[in-house]
Amino acid sequence: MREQSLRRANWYRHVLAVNAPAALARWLTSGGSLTARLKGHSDAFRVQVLHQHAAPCLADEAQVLGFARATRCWEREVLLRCDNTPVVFAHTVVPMSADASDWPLFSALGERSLGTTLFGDPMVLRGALEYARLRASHPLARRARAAWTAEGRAVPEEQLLYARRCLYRRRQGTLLVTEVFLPTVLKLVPRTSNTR
Ligand SMILES: C=C(O[C@@H]1C=C(C(=O)O)C=C[C@H]1O)C(=O)O
Repeated sequence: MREQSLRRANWYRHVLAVNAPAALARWLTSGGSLTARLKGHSDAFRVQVLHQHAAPCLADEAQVLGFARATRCWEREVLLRCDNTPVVFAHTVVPMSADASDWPLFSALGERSLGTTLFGDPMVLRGALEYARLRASHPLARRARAAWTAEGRAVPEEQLLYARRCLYRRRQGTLLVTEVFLPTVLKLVPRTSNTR
């Protein structure tokens, strides 16, 4: 039972529950598309696709997706980069039961941002944001660290990582996006020229 709990996070509807530093809480609670906000804080924004493949959803995603246990889904993981610095590790899962008409652009996204297909589509319903502080043992903390370390950046285990997640619906489909904010996001400065 203890092993299982180490792989889960406590997810809260109120950002105050995760006690994040104020500057990070502002990123966690930012409305609208994260892509658009990051573009407003960089001269060059990029979505680096780490992988997009079939994989079991995480233990603490199953219930949100309506499953009794971890179930195979389409999984997409990316690093969002501002001026080539990774600032967000994003993990998205879509149940295999979804058909192409639910998320018509998801499978062929490539390095286009998922956000550009979600925001602006009147058929997409966005759920409430939830927030968590991830233990080092949480699978998404491990993966975010691994992607970040691959950059040659040493990431101390005690570095707390904060995340948010949001459930999107379109037609009969659901899509769960989780964004893990790397500490580098705190170094971003708004660009007055291209702030959207
Ligand atoms: C949901 C958004 O899309 C972003 C882009 C993602 C991707 O391309 O996989 C995943 C999560 C988001 O950070 C957004 O921009 O708000």
